[in-house]
Amino acid sequence: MSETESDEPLLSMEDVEVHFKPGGVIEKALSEEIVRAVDGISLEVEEEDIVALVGESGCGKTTLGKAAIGLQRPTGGSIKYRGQNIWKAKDRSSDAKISKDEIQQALQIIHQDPGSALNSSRRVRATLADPLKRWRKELGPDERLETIYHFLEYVGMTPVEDYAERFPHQLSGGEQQRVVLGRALLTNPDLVLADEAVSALDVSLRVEMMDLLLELQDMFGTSFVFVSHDLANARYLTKKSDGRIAVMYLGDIVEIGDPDELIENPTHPYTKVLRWSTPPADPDVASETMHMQPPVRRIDIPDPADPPEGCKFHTRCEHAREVCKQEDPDLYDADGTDAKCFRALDNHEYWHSEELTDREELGFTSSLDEEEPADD
Ligand SMILES: Nc1ncnc2c1ncn2[C@@H]1O[C@H](COP(=O)(O)OP(=O)(O)OP(=O)(O)O)[C@@H](O)[C@H]1O
Repeated sequence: MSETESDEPLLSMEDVEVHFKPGGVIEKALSEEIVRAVDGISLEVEEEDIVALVGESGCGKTTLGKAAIGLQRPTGGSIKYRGQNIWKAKDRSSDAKISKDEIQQALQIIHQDPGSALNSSRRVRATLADPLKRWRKELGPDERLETIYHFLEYVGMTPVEDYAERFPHQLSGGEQQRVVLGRALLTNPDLVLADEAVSALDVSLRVEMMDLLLELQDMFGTSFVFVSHDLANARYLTKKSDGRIAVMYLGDIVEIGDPDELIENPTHPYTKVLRWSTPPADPDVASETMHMQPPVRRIDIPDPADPPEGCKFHTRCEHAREVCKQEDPDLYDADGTDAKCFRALDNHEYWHSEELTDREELGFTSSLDEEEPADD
């Protein structure tokens, strides 16, 4: 962990934007083609915190995660590690109080595919020696090997002497992911981005791996940003760690908060869609929900290079009204979560705004419509 004493949050992101321009396209066309992968997100991650980013493919989870750990330069806003602007440090600005190396050591990543993250011609021992040679130069060969054995034990790979000598192809997928996790933790990081780190594993191994992450969080005090398209995994991990789920849609966080509140009592209509698409553990309930229509007006996701004006979800939202076409909501306090939806506010012109009329044209009938609150 960093030795730096600071009252600042471990990581703070303010109004972060990552806008991509597709390569090779002439300048004139670029303004039309820009993909707003992350579109003005503010988020803090504290010590020993877990934030799970969930949402459909392409909503910006990985880009936000990479921006958080300094692997993706934002096109707008600021990202600070313990109060130090990451990119000022990376650009070796003379007033940076925390160095680029210290930040790099503190912010690590575990990728989805452990097979490609490991060099097939190197033994586990050699793979794990690399970060130690780089970040803990004070260790001699014997101490280094001892540290490697300790970490193999932490990640449940015993007998350690046996696993240390194996090549990646002599390990199962779950064991490979444990080596990747051990390698990330060897630098004693403050924050690890786990990018779909359990998705490639069999269902039974996913829970095992998430339990391991929680154990290691407890042991080392590491924080995690956990990227997942699966709400059930996000819930499992954040519920056990007092963490938060952040639901993303087209480059925005549309709802964030306590996992139980967010899943049992979602405020944002898109969170309801995600919940609908996550099969409940109970098979009886699962078969019931299979016959329900998805709580959306349209299934198709808008083009991220040309997102809708106003609230980006209004083209699919079953509760959308005229005002949602005009104005982009902020994140509002919504009892246990924060939601980027006017419906979180009792007194907003939304409630007097006209409903969008294409609902019937699309043949949609809603099972989730709610009463509007009475005027006080
Ligand atoms: N290097 C890049 N250049 C151009 N566009 C990019 C780049 N990286 C990502 N994008 C685009 O940014 C958007 C967000 O991508 P991102 O990978 O962050 O989403 P995601 O939610 O992690 O998706 P998935 O679950 O499929 O990994 C997508 O439209 C993607 O095509």
